[in-house]
Amino acid sequence: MKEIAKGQKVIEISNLTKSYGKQRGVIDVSLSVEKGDIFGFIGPNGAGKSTTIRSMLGFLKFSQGSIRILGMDSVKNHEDILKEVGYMPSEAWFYDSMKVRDVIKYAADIRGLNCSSEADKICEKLKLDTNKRIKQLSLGNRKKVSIVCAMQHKPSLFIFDEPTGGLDPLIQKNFFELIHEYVDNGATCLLSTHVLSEVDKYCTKAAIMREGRLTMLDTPHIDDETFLSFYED
Ligand SMILES: Nc1ncnc2c1ncn2[C@@H]1O[C@H](COP(=O)(O)OP(=O)(O)OP(=O)(O)O)[C@@H](O)[C@H]1O
Repeated sequence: MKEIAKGQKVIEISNLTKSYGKQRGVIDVSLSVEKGDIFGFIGPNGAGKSTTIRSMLGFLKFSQGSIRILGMDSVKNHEDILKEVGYMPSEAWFYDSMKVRDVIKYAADIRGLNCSSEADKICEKLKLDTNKRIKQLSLGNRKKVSIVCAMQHKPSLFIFDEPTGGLDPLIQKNFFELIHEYVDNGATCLLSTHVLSEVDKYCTKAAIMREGRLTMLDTPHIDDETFLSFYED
């Protein structure tokens, strides 16, 4: 795990603007996330959350601004950043005919790591049957495979894009227990979600995106009415 002192910035986005041709992506977004934060990232469909996340990881070219992740430049140090990050996209794609345990091992092999004992621990906690083939899995169980792939190498920074859709309530609880365990051991977590209770219960800070622009919330502990008002036009 990359050494970063508590309270130091793990994510620093300055004036990020990204367009898709004439289509708005995000506009002048600035954001900082400190070590130890569980940061809730909320906002309506199409607001720009995934665009921000993909820009952070160097998967998208952006027109203006700069991003530093764990002190590294998101464009120049794209590959070094990926080594330190556990990213779970909102939709993951796996070879249907592969067994779950082979997918998980393959994800560790790509990193040149043996993560088998950590992977076993996570699979047990999430109740994931690793003998099944991907094509035999329900939506929720596929999500679990993505979670294991994002967690097993014990990254310094977790970035989860809507991780809990399809997970049953017990598995959701177990997922957040795992996050807390990693954060207690020095990790940081950015969580894009549409679920208010997750933000209220688990996040230490939160920001909302609307129409490509980001605003920090004073507190992640908000009531239903306030939360829903963020989604109204
Ligand atoms: N590949 C693309 N080409 C063109 N426009 C895109 C592309 N990807 C995203 N956009 C546009 O960028 C804007 C932000 O989309 P983004 O996917 O970042 O939103 P989001 O907040 O993650 O939404 P959701 O909650 O639905 O996942 C939207 O207007 C979307 O239509």
